Parts: sequence; C-alpha cells; structure tokens
Amino acid sequence: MHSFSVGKHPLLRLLRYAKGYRTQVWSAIACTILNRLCDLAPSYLIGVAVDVVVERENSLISRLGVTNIVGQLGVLSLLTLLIWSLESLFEFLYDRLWRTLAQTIQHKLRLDAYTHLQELELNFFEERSTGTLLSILNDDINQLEQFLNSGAAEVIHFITTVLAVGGSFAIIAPSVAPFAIVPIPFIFWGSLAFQNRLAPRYADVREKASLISSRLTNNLSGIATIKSFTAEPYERSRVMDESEAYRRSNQKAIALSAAFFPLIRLIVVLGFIATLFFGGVAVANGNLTVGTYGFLVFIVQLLLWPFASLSQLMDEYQRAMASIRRVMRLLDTPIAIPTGSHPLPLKAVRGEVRLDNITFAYKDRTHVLKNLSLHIPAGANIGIVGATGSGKSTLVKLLLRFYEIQAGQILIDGIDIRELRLRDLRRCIGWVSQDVFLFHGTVAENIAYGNFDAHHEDIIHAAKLAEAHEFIVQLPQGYDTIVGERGQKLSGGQRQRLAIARAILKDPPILVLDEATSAVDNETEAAIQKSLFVITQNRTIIAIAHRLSTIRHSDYIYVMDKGEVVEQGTHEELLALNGIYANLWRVQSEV
Ligand SMILES: Nc1ncnc2c1ncn2[C@@H]1O[C@H](COP(=O)(O)OP(=O)(O)OP(=O)(O)O)[C@@H](O)[C@H]1O
Repeated sequence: MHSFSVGKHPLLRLLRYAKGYRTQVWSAIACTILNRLCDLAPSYLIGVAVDVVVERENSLISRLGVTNIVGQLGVLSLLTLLIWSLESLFEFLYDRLWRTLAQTIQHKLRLDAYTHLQELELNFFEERSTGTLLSILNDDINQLEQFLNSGAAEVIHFITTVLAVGGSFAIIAPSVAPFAIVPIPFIFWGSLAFQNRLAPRYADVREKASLISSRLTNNLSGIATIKSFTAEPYERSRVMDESEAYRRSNQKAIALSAAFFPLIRLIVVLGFIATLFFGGVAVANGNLTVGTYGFLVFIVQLLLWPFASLSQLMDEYQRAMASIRRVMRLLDTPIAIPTGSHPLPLKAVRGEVRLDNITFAYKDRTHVLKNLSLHIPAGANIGIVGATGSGKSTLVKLLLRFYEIQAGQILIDGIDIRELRLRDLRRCIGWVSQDVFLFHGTVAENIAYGNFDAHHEDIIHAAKLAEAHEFIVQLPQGYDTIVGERGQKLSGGQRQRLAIARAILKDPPILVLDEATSAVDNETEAAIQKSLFVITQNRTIIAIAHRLSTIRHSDYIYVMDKGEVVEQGTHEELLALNGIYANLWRVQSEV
C-alpha cells in the first residue's frame, strides 16, 4: 500500500499528508512571512525615528509631505500602531493555520498507521508487546505535535529574517556586511554536527519510552495476578528500572541539546563583535555615519539570533524524526499474509473443508502439524479431540489463515484458501476461540459484533440459543450492562456464552467451536448443545473439546496426537477400536 513511498525521506512522506490542503499551506506561509516582516519593522522604525529627530525637515518621512517634527512623529506612531496590529493579526492567522494542519497530519498518520497495523499477521503482534505498538500509535504520533505546530513557521521566519535583514545590511553597509556573516558557516557546520550526535540519543529516548509503555500495559492487564502474588514491590522496582532508564536516556539527550544553544551564542557574538569593531573603524575613517553604525549594530543581532534559534528547531526536528521513523517503520512493515483474489460469496458457500497433507511450524519452532489430512464434508458435524498441545487450535487458526502453512493445501469448497479473498474466507467462518475476548462495551454491543446490522430481536434470539439470555436479563442493566475491559465483569462461562451468541449471530456456513463450552457446567452445556443442534443444520461444525461428552454425537471424530491424526471414526467405532479415545472415554466416564 505504501511501497511507492519507501526510500523517500520520512519528513517528505509526512508532508505528503498535507497534500490536499494546498490553499491552507500557502495562506499559512504568506501569513508567516507577513508576520515576520511586521515583526522586523519596529527596528527599522527606530532608524526612521532617529532620522526624524536628526535630519528634521530633510528626513525620509518629510518626503511624504509632512514637514514639522510633531507631524512626522505622529505619522510614525500611526505606522507603528498599524504594523503591530498587523503583526498580531498575522500571528493569529498563521498559528491557527499551522496548528490545524498539524492536527490534520497527525490524524491522518494515526489512522493510516492503525489501518496498516490491522492488516499485519498475528505473528507480528506475537513478537511485539502491546505497549510498544501503543507507544508508536499514540506517543510517537503525539510527539510530532510540537514540531508540526511551529516547525514550518520557524523555518519561514528564519528565511524571511535572513533575507530581509541580510539584504538591508548589504545595501546600507556593503563593507561591513561580510564580517557580520562570518559566523554563519560555523553555525551551519555546528548545527549539522549537533544534529548527527543528537539523532541517536533521541532514538534511544523513544525506545526507552516504548519499554516503559510495554511494562505498564502488561502490568495493568495483570493487576489481579500482581495483587494475588503480593508482587507490588517487585513490580514497582521493575517500573522504577524502566523509568530510570528513560530518565537516563533523556539526560544524555538533554546534556547535548542544552549545550548547543550557548555554544551557538558564542559564535553569534563573534559576528556582533566584528560589526562593532569594523563598523567603528569605518565611522572613524569617515566611511559610515554614526546613525547607520548604531542601526547596524542593532540589526546584526536580528540577523544572527535566528541562527541561534535554529538550534532549537533542530532539536525539535530530531525529536520528531525519532518518532516519525518509528511510525514509518510500522507503515513499511510488509503484509505477510496477502489476500487472494478469488471471491467467495457468503450465500454460495457449501462449507466443505479439506486439509491436504499439511505441515506447519510456528516461527523458529519445531513442527506442530505434520502431513495432516482430513476431510469434512459440507454440513458435517465433526469433533476433534487430543492431548493438550497436540495442535488442535493451531489447525483452526490455519483454517482462518492467521498463519501460512509450509506444505500442503487447505481447501474450502475445493478452492485453496490462499486464493480466496481473505475477508470472504474469514466471513464464512464463525470462530469461538478458547480464550474469549470481549470488548469494553455493553452485552448487546458484544453480541452484535457478529453482525453489525443485527436488530435487537436478533441479538436476543442469538443469546437465547447460546443459553445466555437468562443470565443477561438478570444483570443490572440487562443487555445494556457494561462488561468491562476483556469482559472482566462476567464469569468465564458467561463470557463463553456471549462468544457463542456472537458466532451464532454471524450465521456462518462454517462454525468452529474451540473449547467453546469448557467453562460452563454440564447442564448448561447440554442445553447449548441442544440449541446448537437446531442451528447446525446446513452448517459445517468443527468442535474441539477435551470433555468427550461435548463431541460424542458428532458425525465423525478425529483424535490427534503430536500434530497427527492417530484415530478417526464415529464415537462407537472409536470405542470399538479400543485405543486412545476408548481409554479417554473410560477415564472420563468413571469420573
Ligand atoms: N503463537 C504460537 N507461537 C509459537 N508456538 C505456538 C503458538 N501457539 C501455539 N504454539 C505451540 O504449538 C503447539 C500446539 O498448540 P495448540 O494451541 O494448537 O494446541 P491444542 O491442541 O489446541 O492444545 P490445548 O488442548 O491445550 O488447547 C503447542 O506446543 C504450543 O506451545
């Protein structure tokens, strides 16, 4: 999606987000230049005032037709008032324009980064902590604010000042001007050297910030565990370590950044002294008037100070770049599981699933599934059992194409899932996972996640089928009760039933239940089974369970061990086989 911009300077890529705002950008540039010109004017007005009192009837203003001094000073005062008012007006305008643009850029960048993030494969998320990603999406993008708010204005102010003041310098005193600009190359050289040293320090600061963020998010979600193990002091010291590392990293950046401005000031003073000295010599030799000399000494500061403030801008720039680079790196992460192009209209799905000799290993791990084949006819109701860690959940995740298989083929209705449009594939599978995730929101909203267009009656119907209606209506606000983050205000069994209701509402041709009823009691499970039986007609069901009673009525049962199918058949056939399944059944029946 972003490949065309890879390789471009991150700042240029950032500025691309302002593309559709040409008028605002130009207006902002114009207002910034006008503001700076108005800002410089008073220094010139002082020159004009001196001119009035020294030259009297022969002053510059007298050429406008006002000859007496009071009149001239009156004109000057009005001019000053006008210019200062304009300066304020332009400042208001440019500040507002740049800051609005800054918000727009941040908003678009954040949205782009999030959209891209959502497309990345699960493996990407497994290798990074939530806190790290959060710090990029939130902190880093917010970090840009300061630079975006004022960076452009400062650059334009700088250029305007140098051109206006430098130009007038060259016109008024061509012989002194070269001395005034002597420090400029040194300032540039110093700024570049500074920039190169500062960049890695700010990159380190951002890195440390993301480490704190990841520790904090982790601890906040594990707060109950921390409390139960009375690990508060331990966690406090871990947070302290991360915070200390951040502080130290920042200190290193500050030490350098703080030294720069005073250093530049020293160089600036050289230009000031040169003007003072050589200008004085010129006056003594009769090559320069006293008035002009005074004026030059005054404006040389106007010329040189912006160079000093350049250091602050560089600082902000480097800080922003450290963040921009992190965001751009996220945007440049390639999507490892690309969508296919074959459409699979929901209505047309029959629901036949075939796994053909598949082999799969998680990244840097040994094989989880080896040469596994199984065939699920459309509309069949199959069960999968097996020891913990034998690869049952992995199999389902492969069907959803969360990971890519290394060998073999997975087919739905005879089409390789790699060829299918990813959204179509996932839309036709309803998945109730082992660890249910509920979003912060109401019960109804969480069920409606299965179908955002569902009516309230549909939600209730789905909840009834999932045996959830009864407990929902007993909650304080019924369907409008907030479930808390991750659904923590509900019991495990209640969460599972909401997840089942959500999957039922999705009404998928293929329904996968991975330990979907493991947390509910036998009685409730039996009731859910009965309801499910009603809706399982014309639907392919894949049920994974440790409790064999859950799947004993399946049309066909696969028994897995260490990534392979070791037994298969109906419940009766498997009992007759007298193998692993029969053994498990005996153990569980005795219990
Ligand atoms: N994201 C992952 N990255 C690396 N390894 C993983 C990942 N998920 C699972 N595994 C490993 O793959 C193996 C199979 O896990 P899987 O969850 O498929 O087993 P399961 O049969 O569903 O087990 P259970 O009955 O306990 O749920 C396990 O050894 C597990 O450690």
